[in-house]
Amino acid sequence: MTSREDEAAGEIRATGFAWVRLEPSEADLLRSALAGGRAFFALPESVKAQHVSEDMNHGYRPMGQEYSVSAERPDLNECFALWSDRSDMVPGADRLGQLLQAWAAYRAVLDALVKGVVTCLARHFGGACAPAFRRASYLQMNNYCAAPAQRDLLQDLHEDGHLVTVHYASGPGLEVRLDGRIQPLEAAAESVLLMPGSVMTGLTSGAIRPLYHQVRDLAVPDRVSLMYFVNPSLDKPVHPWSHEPDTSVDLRDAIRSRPLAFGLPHVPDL
Ligand SMILES: O=C(O)CCC(=O)C(=O)O
Ligand SMILES: [Fe+2]
Repeated sequence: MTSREDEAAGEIRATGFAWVRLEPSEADLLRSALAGGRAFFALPESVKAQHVSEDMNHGYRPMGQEYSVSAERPDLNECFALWSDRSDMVPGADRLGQLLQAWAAYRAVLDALVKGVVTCLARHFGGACAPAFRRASYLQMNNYCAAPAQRDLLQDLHEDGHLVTVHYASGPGLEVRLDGRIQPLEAAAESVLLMPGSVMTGLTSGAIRPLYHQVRDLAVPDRVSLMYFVNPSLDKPVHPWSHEPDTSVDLRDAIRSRPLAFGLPHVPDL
């Protein structure tokens, strides 16, 4: 474990979230991942539509399907998603080589970071080790559009429903709920934000609460965000961390079905 990961785990326990500063080489990989995503979103709608999967879980997802609270208020962004290393699930992947390679390289950075931080947390709470997570986790980039006059939020208040989200945004707008108060979170330079979700709450038997957040429309031009949504793999039971494991609790059904609350399909069994 590096001290960076140890510190982040401690911050999550103390404050409910953590900033992690990227090394310069890691920040370069983040920039390439963002550039690949921006180039994709700049393509004509008819080209982007060639990269929509039948279940809308892989590749491009036009704005309108995904929501944070209710289907009448969709998130005001389009998305691109890559589950695990399964670029083969993205229709037309052979035409997206640069984007997918850049994302694989950035994901390798985040895999190591998440593994370190989650291992520290698991040990603290009495778990033997962190669960495997790559196969049930995905990178998603959001590209926001201008909000209509009646919407002041680009995404309504929600928690992501995963174990942890590694978040980066190109501009301000993210607000979090801390001690019942909504407050903007100023991004630290070249840093990513670690936000626990309700799967973390399940694994820690309630000790770490999900971080609720929303995105305010501050009219930031070309705002994008890139998230790594991390779920424990679903091939083995997922029991809460504890010195005396309670094997009667298996969090997998909750993990699998959580995306339905956002208008999305189940977490795929890859
Ligand atoms: O765009 C952002 O800053 C956050 C996006 C987000 O919370 C999400 O997609 O779940
Ligand atoms: Fe979110």
